[in-house]
Amino acid sequence: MAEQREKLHIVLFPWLAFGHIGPFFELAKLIAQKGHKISFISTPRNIHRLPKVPENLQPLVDLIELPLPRVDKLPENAEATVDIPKHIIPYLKLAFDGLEQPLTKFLERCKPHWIIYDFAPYWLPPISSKLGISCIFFSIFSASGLYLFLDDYTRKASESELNTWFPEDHYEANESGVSDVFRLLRISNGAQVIAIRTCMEIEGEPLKLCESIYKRSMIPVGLLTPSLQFSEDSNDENWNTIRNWLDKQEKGSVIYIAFGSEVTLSDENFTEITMGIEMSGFPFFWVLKKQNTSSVELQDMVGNNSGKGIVWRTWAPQMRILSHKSIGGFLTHCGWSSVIESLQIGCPLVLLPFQNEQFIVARLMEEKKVGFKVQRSEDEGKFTRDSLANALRSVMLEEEGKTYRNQAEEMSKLFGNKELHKKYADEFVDYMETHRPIIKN
Ligand SMILES: C[C@@H]1O[C@H](OP(=O)(O)OP(=O)(O)OC[C@H]2O[C@@H](n3ccc(=O)[nH]c3=O)[C@H](O)[C@@H]2O)[C@H](O)[C@H](O)[C@H]1O
Repeated sequence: MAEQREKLHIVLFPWLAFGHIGPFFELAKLIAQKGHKISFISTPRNIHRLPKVPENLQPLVDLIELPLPRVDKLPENAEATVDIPKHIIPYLKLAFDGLEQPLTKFLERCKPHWIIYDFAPYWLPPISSKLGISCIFFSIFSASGLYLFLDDYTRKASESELNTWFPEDHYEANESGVSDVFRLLRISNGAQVIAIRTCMEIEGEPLKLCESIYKRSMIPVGLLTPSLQFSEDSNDENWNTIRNWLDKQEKGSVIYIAFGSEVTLSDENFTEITMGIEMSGFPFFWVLKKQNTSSVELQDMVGNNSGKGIVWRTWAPQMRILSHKSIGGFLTHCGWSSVIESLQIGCPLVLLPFQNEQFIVARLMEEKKVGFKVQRSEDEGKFTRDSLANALRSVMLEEEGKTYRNQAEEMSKLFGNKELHKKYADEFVDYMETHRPIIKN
């Protein structure tokens, strides 16, 4: 009989963003399902925003709260990118770096076998190696995004589009004291391997490119088919309100509009999107949290539509909404989690990337014909109400949208293949079991 090896103790330490905390939490549950002990570390408010740990996993999953140090310019109670405007994010990174001491004390005390960390804590690899703890960098980005981020930096890309993909603040040391590229290079060099939220069937080639540019083994962990990811998703009062409105709409008639937890629209983009939705004439459900919407256009749009659209101003249960039969398309910023969630249920995409690796995800989705990209001007990279309305019609209208709907349906067999993605996660856990460090007592 195979000897029963001692179960592992694994620490997970995500960056302070919902696009990261969600996938890390999903990975933690998959690891715990194999009987290993998990310490999931974040700040108090983020821990409280996680959904309940399933009953059967609670004995194995410890949610560890490390209070976020105070930093000037970081508002009280701000503990994730969703809580602040984009220009304050460097101060959140500065506060995050202040977790070095308390985290070190925790690691000295509990001596885990592994720590799975994110792109931000550049100071963590030397601490872990001193303590004999093995490190894994878990990239919640797609392999395409992870590859091009470094390739663009090393190649100083000439194409105009690339230069807007990763604005200078990713390369220049910002108010956090170090650039994102510096963080990423330190993190990946300090990791034994790099785990990526993808699979060979979707990104076989980009995974090989990542191995060459990062000079590390890449382990795809699958897409981590998320369940409800955040406590807010279980707010039944909100969901009942939303579902009552969706139930009144025709099947496949509503465009769901959401730009993740970080994008704040410029006044110009906000107006063009508002007018583009109006011109398209489709019923819409628009999640609009970080926006000053005193503008007349929005009031008019919602008013004129006489209930044809909902502008939702707080956290929306995205997974539940996307699964509703009245949703016919998703106008998205192309955040990797949002794209995965949409294609798991076969919902076609209207692609409107704004920053970072979203442009790369948009290109990947265009190649797979599961979505139509909103055209932007060659010179300034701007879109208009006309190009937005045209993109909405290309996906939502019966004839024009047929290809995207059929392809998205086809892709859902891969994106939503729970057995396939669980196999990837199981193989990742097997790697950690067979490559465990010898713990020095
Ligand atoms: C580093 C950065 O992480 C970002 O994450 P962001 O939160 O913007 O987007 P998603 O990855 O879709 O993640 C957003 C997640 O939040 C959920 N959600 C969000 C708002 C809401 O009201 N309700 C919800 O359920 C949504 O379902 C998804 O799971 C982007 O990737 C960006 O490209 C990347 O560089």
